[in-house]
Amino acid sequence: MIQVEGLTKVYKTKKKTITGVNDVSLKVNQGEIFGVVGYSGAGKSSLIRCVNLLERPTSGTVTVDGTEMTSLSGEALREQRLKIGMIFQHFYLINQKTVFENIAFALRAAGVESKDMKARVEELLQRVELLDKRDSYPSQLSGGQKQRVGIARALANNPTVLLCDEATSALDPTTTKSILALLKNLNKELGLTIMLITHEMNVVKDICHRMAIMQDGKVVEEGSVYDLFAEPQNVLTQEFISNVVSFELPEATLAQCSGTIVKVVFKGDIAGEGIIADTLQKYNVKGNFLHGAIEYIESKPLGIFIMELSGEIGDIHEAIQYIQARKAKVEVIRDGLAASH
Ligand SMILES: Nc1ncnc2c1ncn2[C@@H]1O[C@H](COP(=O)(O)OP(=O)(O)OP(=O)(O)O)[C@@H](O)[C@H]1O
Repeated sequence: MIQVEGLTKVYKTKKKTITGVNDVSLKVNQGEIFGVVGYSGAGKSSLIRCVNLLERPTSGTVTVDGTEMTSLSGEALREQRLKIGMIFQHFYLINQKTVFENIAFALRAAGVESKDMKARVEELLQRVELLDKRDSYPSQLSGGQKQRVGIARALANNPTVLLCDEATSALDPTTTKSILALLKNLNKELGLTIMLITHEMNVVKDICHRMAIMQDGKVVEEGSVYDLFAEPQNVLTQEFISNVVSFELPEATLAQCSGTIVKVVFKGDIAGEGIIADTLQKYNVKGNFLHGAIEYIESKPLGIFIMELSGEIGDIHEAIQYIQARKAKVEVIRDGLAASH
């Protein structure tokens, strides 16, 4: 579990003072995958580096698994930090050492004895499915394979928490998927708590349980990934989500529609129900699907549809109310241009 309270990180350079993180409080629960999203300069790296005190916060506290990291220094901090694994966008492997030696290096630092080394390295390589590359050098590996070595190394000391600093940003979409699947697996099998930072909403959508959106050093919105995808409140959250789930209608399509245009969001189990067909028939309203999809977030369906509703205006309003009463969200994007057809 990671608890951040009132964390501020100020950088002072000769020319100016920059507040990288500005009074952030958040909690990552035990066994959760938590994503922090934001544009470049939002303060994501500063925040995650403050969690294991790679950067010392200017003020505020960080507590990991009950230990207040910010109260530690020297040997006590070093020891506590070993319980927190970290992986990076650019992997940071030692190029002169083989895969085996890169991992053995981390194990040695964690106090593993020579006699146990081979078995332990091989166990870690097995976990990241890279046993066949044990004698290769980093230059002989693909980006995804390098990140697998990074993950094996991060797991060397059996951490309870894994921090991921843009871990898939240098990888192509297919390799990204396979690394995300590996992280999800480690979360499930080892109960590993994972905090990741990314500028890619797809990463969050694929594996995170909860997320926070950062802007100018602050958290502007936080919640379950499902709820934020269903009903984002903050403009920035809406913008990030529209990069992944976008239902913008072409002007030409809009120009051809004279009915009431609505966006309907169905959450959870009701997403699959035939509510729309049922409603349209009941109120004698004609419905025309213009755009939409059912997304699955954490295996839960989230249906988002853009529709044109035509008919008597009173019937349309009643149909909308009927759909809303069944726990779907209906937003009128544009009122009908004519009362009826
Ligand atoms: N060591 C540093 N010295 C001075 N300013 C810094 C330092 N590190 C970060 N900053 C500044 O703090 C702010 C937040 O940067 P940070 O790297 O945490 O953001 P980010 O969201 O991770 O962005 P990116 O994805 O580009 O790394 C930025 O204005 C940045 O210039």
